[in-house]
Amino acid sequence: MSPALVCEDLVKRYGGKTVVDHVGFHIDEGEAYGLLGPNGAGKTTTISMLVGLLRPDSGSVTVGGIDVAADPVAAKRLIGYVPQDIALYPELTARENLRYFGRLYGIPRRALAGRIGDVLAMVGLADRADDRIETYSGGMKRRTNIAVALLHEPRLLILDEPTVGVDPQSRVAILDNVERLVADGMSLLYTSHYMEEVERVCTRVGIIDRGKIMADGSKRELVAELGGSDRIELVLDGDVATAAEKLRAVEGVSEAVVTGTHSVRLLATGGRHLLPTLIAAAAGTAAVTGVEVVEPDLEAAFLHLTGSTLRD
Ligand SMILES: Nc1ncnc2c1ncn2[C@@H]1O[C@H](COP(=O)(O)OP(=O)(O)OP(=O)(O)O)[C@@H](O)[C@H]1O
Repeated sequence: MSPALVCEDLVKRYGGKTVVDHVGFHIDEGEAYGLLGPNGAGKTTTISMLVGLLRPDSGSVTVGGIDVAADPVAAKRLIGYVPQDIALYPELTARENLRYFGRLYGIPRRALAGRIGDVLAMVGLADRADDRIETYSGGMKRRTNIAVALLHEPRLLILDEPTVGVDPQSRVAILDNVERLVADGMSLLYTSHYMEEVERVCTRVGIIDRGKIMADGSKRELVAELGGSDRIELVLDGDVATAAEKLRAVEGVSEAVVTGTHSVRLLATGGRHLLPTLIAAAAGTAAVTGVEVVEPDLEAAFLHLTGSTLRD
């Protein structure tokens, strides 16, 4: 079977600025792929080209073997796309919205009622289906948007930062829904700047920064590239920027970035054994008042690859 998605050498420039810079990756049938990168990394622009909403300056996209540029209608039939912005009629109920979009998709009236029931159940909104959207929380609206995207039974679901701006309860529900869909065989492209979401939902991850895919692989593969470094989070009192420079000079430390007014993130080999040296290096500039040594994770992989933090 053709892969769910293949994109190659995608480039998009605005003015003189290249915001998507030779991006390429593939998603196998039934695979959950995450694009992890900070705000402004180029995730939405990439997705817009994948779903045929934006023409790339160069590069190609196929969905289920269909070239998106050559046959956009056939390609779009295979894609369920949930944009960042809510696209629903607030004065209609969820069921009425679904009926409206179902008719737009050309789903026959007789099949549609059953299909609406199915997608409402998939996103856990069956009991609120006849309430108006304007009475919904942000998270419930997002789940309704996901239901709309599932109506025509796509093979590939594309979610662009689906948990941004939603309440914690809905965030959990959205992640549960997505996990269930993937378990049932849906192919998934999931973008986020939340490492823990991508880590939970996706089996393979592309790390994107400044328009470029810096690395692509399973979490284990990405973390292996760190060569045994730990992530060390320090809480500091004093001149944090100067302290970060001094800490970067310590042997065993490969990265040091300021993550807040009192915090610095390090990548270092040696873990806990290095702590007395770190405290001594910062002394005189800043006092170390808190320490956390974290197992290598995607946050550390991101820092290793880009020299910056995910939430920049
Ligand atoms: N129409 C446009 N004209 C000019 N610049 C744009 C346009 N669309 C996006 N950009 C720029 O391209 C870069 C990538 O934006 P994009 O929205 O793709 O990033 P993102 O990773 O999805 O981040 P976010 O999650 O904040 O949307 C940003 O610097 C943005 O300002």
